[in-house]
Amino acid sequence: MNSINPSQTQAWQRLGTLAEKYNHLEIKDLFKERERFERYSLELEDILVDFSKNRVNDEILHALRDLAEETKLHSAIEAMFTGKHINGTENRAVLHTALRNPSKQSVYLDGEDVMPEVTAVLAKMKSFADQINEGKWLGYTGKPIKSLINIGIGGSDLGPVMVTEALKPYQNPNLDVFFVSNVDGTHIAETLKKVDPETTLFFIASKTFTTQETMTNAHTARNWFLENAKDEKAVAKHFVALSTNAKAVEAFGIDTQNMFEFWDWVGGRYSLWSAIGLSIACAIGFSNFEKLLAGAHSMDEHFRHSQFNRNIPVLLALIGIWNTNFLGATTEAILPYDQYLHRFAAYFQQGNMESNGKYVTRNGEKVNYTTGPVIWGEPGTNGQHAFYQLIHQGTHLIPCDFIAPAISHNPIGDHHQKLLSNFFAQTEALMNGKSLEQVKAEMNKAGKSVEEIDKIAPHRVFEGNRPTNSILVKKITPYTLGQLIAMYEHKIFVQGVIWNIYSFDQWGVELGKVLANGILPELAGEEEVNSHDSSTNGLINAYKKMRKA
Ligand SMILES: O=P(O)(O)OC[C@H]1O[C@H](O)[C@@H](O)[C@@H](O)[C@@H]1O
Repeated sequence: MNSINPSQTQAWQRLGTLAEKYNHLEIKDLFKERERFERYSLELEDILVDFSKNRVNDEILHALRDLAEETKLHSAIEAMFTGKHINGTENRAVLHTALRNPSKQSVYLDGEDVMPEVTAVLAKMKSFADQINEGKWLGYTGKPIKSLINIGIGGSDLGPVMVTEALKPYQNPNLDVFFVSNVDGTHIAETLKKVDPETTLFFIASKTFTTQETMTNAHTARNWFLENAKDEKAVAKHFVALSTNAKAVEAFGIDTQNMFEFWDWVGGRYSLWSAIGLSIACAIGFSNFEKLLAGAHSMDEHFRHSQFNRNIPVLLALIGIWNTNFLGATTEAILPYDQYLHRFAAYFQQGNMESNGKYVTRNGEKVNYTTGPVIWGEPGTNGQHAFYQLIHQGTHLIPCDFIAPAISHNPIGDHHQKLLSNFFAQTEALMNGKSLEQVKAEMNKAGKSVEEIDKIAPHRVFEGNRPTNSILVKKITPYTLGQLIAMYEHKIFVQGVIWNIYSFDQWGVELGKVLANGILPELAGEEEVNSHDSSTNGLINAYKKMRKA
């Protein structure tokens, strides 16, 4: 991919000028144009994305699209879909889109079609998931599997957790699904209390099969299992590996027959579509997993072929860049009004922050503009009673994505209408705010004294003009969830292209891994440690004293 400094483009200069010119732009005033909602919202099948409540007008959107052109977004999209090595620091292609390519049309990587391998692993996953679901895969005492435990971390955990939680209504009721990620022994200990070794299947999910946390948990699980089964041969019926590293899988003692492979061109945080998704496929059944893939594919097609002014991920990315680089936002909230999506923000915290949390350009220089925002969020309405105060009246500008399904999986009484009334009310309130005059009039009507009005009214004023996107989905199904995930993936990709950074490596995570491995041996024994700064030495030595008690 080319290295183009976005801040040197004409469009960037123009956007800077527009930011000054429209310094006082009020979103609510933009709605004087009656067609704004129609013009500033897009639909793809059962998903409606309304981006009209942003501080943007046609001139700004035009300049943002020019920025995409000047930074060669078109050719970057094609480079990704056609297997070019766009992950420059690891010299790898980025082809998660090939994992969800139902037409099986060839996708070439260095002259070789990857689709036959993709199709073969999918067939193996199907056969395995079917056996689990039909109760035909039997444990070492001949009983069908009842509990699935995925052991993985980061991209080998967050995707499977998020999707199985989001698609709980589709889950096989005869199966319990657990996820163990933390190296804290509590995580695996508490999980193992809930399961029976005779009916438990472990997925050891790790792209590299070397990650400390996952390997430690996997060994503990294996020991626990063997204490009960007392037969090494039984391991084959209870442990499968999801990995790119066949040698390490074999060394761990998992038969490569029980290994589900993926490839270095699948980034960890983009891997739920690959063999890493086997726990999902088992939990919700393979045909639902296929629908998830099909939904993602529909978004891939939309993204690859739609013009930028009708392209959902491109527009979300461009508006994000406007908010970040021209309005000064440093964070974005993802707020799903759906309890099943309670891990959605956490999932895209990794997706976004590990991808675009970079300050070095593709040229190896330090950027002179802001890159990836801090991503966070919780489901509505819980968030409303926790942190929305700051979104409404704090000093930070926090652009928010509100996501809600029109149809609930649990239509009990008027719960869903109440939930959605909050969803609609929040974006309206964030836009409109409440002026001092309005507050005073209200208080006056309520019979408050002039004194009280003067004292309290300023605290009840909302500036408003807070930007939001609303994403309304007919229903959260495997298909629409696939679309939503791919939509955010491509938004992240577009922003990485424009920010001129490498979105598919994660060197920042590597440092911590190395440092922890260095300290581990020093924690053994009673000897005082002196090899670090006085704070680190002091902490380690205090820990050694404390643990004696
Ligand atoms: O699947 P693995 O190899 O165990 O890696 C797990 C995680 O490790 C690191 O934190 C990063 O590299 C993540 O991107 C990755 O998802």
